[in-house]
Amino acid sequence: MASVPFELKGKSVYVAGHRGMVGSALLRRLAREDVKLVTVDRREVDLCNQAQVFDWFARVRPQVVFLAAAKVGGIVANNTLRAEFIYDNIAIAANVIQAAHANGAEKLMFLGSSCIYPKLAAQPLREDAVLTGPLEPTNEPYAIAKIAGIKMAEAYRSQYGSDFISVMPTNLYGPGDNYHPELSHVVAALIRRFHEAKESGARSVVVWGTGTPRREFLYVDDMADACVHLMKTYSGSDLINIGTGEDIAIAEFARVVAEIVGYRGEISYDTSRPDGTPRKLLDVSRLDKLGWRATTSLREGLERAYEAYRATLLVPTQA
Ligand SMILES: NC(=O)C1=CN([C@@H]2O[C@H](COP(=O)(O)OP(=O)(O)OC[C@H]3O[C@@H](n4cnc5c(N)ncnc54)[C@H](OP(=O)(O)O)[C@@H]3O)[C@@H](O)[C@H]2O)C=CC1
Ligand SMILES: C[C@H]1O[C@H](OP(=O)(O)OP(=O)(O)OC[C@H]2O[C@@H](n3cnc4c(=O)[nH]c(N)nc43)[C@H](O)[C@@H]2O)[C@@H](O)[C@@H](O)C1=O
Repeated sequence: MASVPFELKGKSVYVAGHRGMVGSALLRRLAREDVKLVTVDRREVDLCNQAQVFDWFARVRPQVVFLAAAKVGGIVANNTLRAEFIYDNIAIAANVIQAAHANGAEKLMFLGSSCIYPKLAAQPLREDAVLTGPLEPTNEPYAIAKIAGIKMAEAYRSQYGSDFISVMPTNLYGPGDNYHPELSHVVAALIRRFHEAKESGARSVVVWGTGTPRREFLYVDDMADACVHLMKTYSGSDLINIGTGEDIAIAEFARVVAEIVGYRGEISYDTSRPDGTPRKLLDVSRLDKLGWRATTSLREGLERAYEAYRATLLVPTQA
């Protein structure tokens, strides 16, 4: 089992999910490290396909793995594509973790989610709250798959001495987000909806649920920086939460997004849409003790995210 500090320098580093929001932020962050970056296109290796994953790992044998590939989406995606969320996420975690072990990877980081904590766990959410109560029903399949990944990393550490660690990110946002009107997370959904309302002159915008749930939001480049920091400085079976330690009610958040986008109309609430977990604020004291803190304020991050969204509108769509 490797120890800390863990040296990344000169190593081959595989980012699984490199085209996604977190994966692409990891590539930006790792470009500042002296490493050999390794990625593979999903058309060549489908991470749900055990044979393809095992074959690719046996050929490439990456020394370090950031497991940032997953089936990901907002509350409605999680609640409706329930079979895909559990199957894909269990398969990806099982295939990549076993292949990394079988091919001698020195270190692996598994990305879980704050959704793994019980729906009504005490706030802020401490890492030891995992498996202490029932999960939020809208994302139970995703959370169960993520808990399976965490338990695999833990089991490989205890049985084989593998240096596999698990981190639990809060709700993330930033460049590379998914702006699908139904399937996205709240940040991307509201940026798009307020922008379209501003452009069309619409007088009212609908926000889902009651507006009372509280969420914590972390800018994705801060997330990537935290992952690299923890890869170098942390080794252990305990989970590590990654967040800002601050949260905001969805109604207030919607007003901040509207202001940044420049939408001045009304905001209404569709209470037929799910609220999900009432509150999901992470206890970040372990992360803090390990020497990392978020540096991008919510307003600054949202401004950058809005800029990134507008840039996507300039890219011609393929016929
Ligand atoms: N976004 C968030 O708010 C949060 C995310 N997380 C976790 O962070 C990680 C990254 O999420 P995020 O970047 O937001 O998600 P994205 O959807 O932006 O990216 C996911 C990536 O995984 C890849 N992928 C999915 N399925 C497969 C597959 N079968 N084979 C190969 N590649 C696959 C996708 O490939 P392609 O682009 O080719 O489809 C994509 O590159 C995930 O583990 C997620 O659970 C945790 C908490 C919050
Ligand atoms: C990160 C985490 O994210 C997911 O959980 P979630 O925190 O519930 O994510 P969300 O971003 O979709 O919603 C946050 C809140 O915002 C409200 N809300 C308002 N208006 C819109 C809206 O327009 N879209 C969405 N999606 N939500 C809206 C919505 O009702 C909810 O109260 C997991 O499934 C899982 O994927 C996961 O890991």
